[in-house]
Amino acid sequence: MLYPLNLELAGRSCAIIGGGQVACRKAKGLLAAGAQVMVIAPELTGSLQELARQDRISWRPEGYQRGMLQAIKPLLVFATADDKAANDAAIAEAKELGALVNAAADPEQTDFHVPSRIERGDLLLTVSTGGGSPAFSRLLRERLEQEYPNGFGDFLVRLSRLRQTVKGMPGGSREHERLWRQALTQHVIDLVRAGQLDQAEEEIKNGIINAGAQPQDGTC
Ligand SMILES: C[C@@]1(CC(=O)O)C2=NC(=C\c3[nH]c(c(CCC(=O)O)c3CC(=O)O)Cc3[nH]c(c(CC(=O)O)c3CCC(=O)O)/C=C3\N/C(=C\2)[C@@H](CCC(=O)O)[C@]3(C)CC(=O)O)/[C@H]1CCC(=O)O
Ligand SMILES: NC(=O)c1ccc[n+]([C@@H]2O[C@H](COP(=O)([O-])OP(=O)(O)OC[C@H]3O[C@@H](n4cnc5c(N)ncnc54)[C@H](O)[C@@H]3O)[C@@H](O)[C@H]2O)c1
Repeated sequence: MLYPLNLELAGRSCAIIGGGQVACRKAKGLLAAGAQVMVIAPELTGSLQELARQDRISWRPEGYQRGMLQAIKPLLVFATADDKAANDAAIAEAKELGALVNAAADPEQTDFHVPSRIERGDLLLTVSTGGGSPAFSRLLRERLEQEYPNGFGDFLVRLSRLRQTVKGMPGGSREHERLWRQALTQHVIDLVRAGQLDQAEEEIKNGIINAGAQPQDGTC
């Protein structure tokens, strides 16, 4: 089984070998996460050219050669060239440098898969099929986009604020866990989906009051 994690990439160096469709998709995801992106490829797609022109990505306009990754010190390396020898050589150097490798066309050598994703503010929903069917990941993502509209991001802001209030209430984390489990019902999801954020927040506040904060007794 794959181990899921949501990586903080702001300011971190990432390298992409190849400048085609796959590289473009990966570059856009990395930029959205604030990473510093270096693309090594003799040619770029139109949208990657535009990103390079705007200085949003760095571009080394050559085929990959051993030693090119050393100077970049990447945390992640994406091997997306349509040249297996170039991908293999870049993967070998990346692994020597301790970087994690995504090899879109080579499941044997890949260290991690990129999932389909939906962002609603800080709410991040991801879908992975373990490489079994990326098209199905996309299909599920499209369904989730309908089921979780933008209101969920706005609602999360309210929830985070409420959470700070609850943290200041009597009782420790176990008591707060009990309050949240009682107050956050499936019905809240339906209200948010229907755009009724005020009602959803009210329902949670009532739930917290009804659950009643109790002092922690120190047992585990
Ligand atoms: C989720 C998404 C994220 C992203 O790339 O950002 C992503 N692929 C997406 C779309 C997509 N990719 C492909 C199709 C055509 C239909 C099809 O083949 O199914 C479609 C659908 C479309 O575009 O319509 C072709 C394809 N993809 C891979 C191979 C190689 C192979 O299978 O051997 C081939 C065959 C190439 C060939 O035949 O030449 C491999 C991978 N693609 C992955 C991720 C990883 C596993 C994800 C998972 O576990 O599900 C993995 C293992 C590696 C990786 O890239 O990390 C993004 C959805 C974005 C969205 O939400 O719209
Ligand atoms: N299109 C997809 O969804 C998809 C998904 C997963 C895997 N793949 C596989 O991944 C590879 C890339 O797919 P694509 O659609 O992005 O291809 P593409 O043809 O759009 O792009 C290939 C890129 O590799 C670059 N390249 C060629 N030789 C190079 C070298 N020596 N060093 C660095 N860059 C080099 C080219 O200049 C080009 O920018 C293919 O092998 C494809 O079968 C494709």
